[in-house]
Amino acid sequence: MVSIDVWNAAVDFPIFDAKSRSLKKAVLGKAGGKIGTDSKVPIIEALHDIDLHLSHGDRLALVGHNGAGKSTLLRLLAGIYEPTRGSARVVGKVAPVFDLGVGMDPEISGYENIVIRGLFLGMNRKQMEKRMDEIAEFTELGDYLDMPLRTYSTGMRVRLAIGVVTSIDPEILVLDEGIGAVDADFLEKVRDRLKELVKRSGILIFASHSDEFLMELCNSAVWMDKGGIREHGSLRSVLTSYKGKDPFENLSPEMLAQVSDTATATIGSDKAP
Ligand SMILES: Nc1ncnc2c1ncn2[C@@H]1O[C@H](COP(=O)(O)OP(=O)(O)OP(=O)(O)O)[C@@H](O)[C@H]1O
Repeated sequence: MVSIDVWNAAVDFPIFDAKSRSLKKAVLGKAGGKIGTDSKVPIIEALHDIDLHLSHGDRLALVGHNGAGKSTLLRLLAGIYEPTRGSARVVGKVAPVFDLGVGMDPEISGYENIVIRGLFLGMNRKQMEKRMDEIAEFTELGDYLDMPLRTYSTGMRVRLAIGVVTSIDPEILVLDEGIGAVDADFLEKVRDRLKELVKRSGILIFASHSDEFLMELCNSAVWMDKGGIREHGSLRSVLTSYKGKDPFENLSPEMLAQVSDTATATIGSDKAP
């Protein structure tokens, strides 16, 4: 059974090359995290006091302003970063989708890239070969799939990457923002596939600035602020606090029916203090 447990965790980044006073000042002025100044090397405290427990069926949204710590928390929950203090335990195979282009090779064909990208996401060659026709159909890239990736336009690359990412069977799916950045025509197709992908996932953690995507895919949320958890609860209640208004209020009845019931449930679970 998949699970993620984080106990009182912090993640620090020492900035070894911030030697000059002006650079330190610049770091101090701009970063969203808290900067420790007592040691010679400035330290950005990107995360502090993180306590989070996720299990099968959890679909967690991460919201917060730029620099609040969402990406760092995603990496901590994916087991990519070790906590500097506190502890974390991730049980299950993680499919991290931080950058759609990662693992793509411009010199090999679209077909070959489908396999390589799949391997990156924890699948094996056989599993990817089985999915090949279905992915090819979804991307609508036709004969281009035999051509090297460097001959593709940016949009064509995104189609290919999304086709692969949404074809996998992830135990723990960790999604960062970019997946929503496709053209409008293609978006509808992506939406349906994303929903199916999330249904097949054990746990989803999704950092996004798009309410619409979050409402479709998530049932609970964490609001990150200055490296800490400001609020954790149902998606609706957290988005309402974060935005200052209820984003579900003006949804059409059809849309409301589409979003998961749990997204609108009141806080009360022991997981959402
Ligand atoms: N590799 C790193 N080295 C140094 N500082 C970092 C590093 N990664 C993140 N930080 C700092 O940690 C803090 C949190 O950054 P993070 O990228 O997690 O924020 P975010 O909420 O994802 O922001 P955004 O919405 O802009 O992507 C910021 O102050 C950032 O400058």
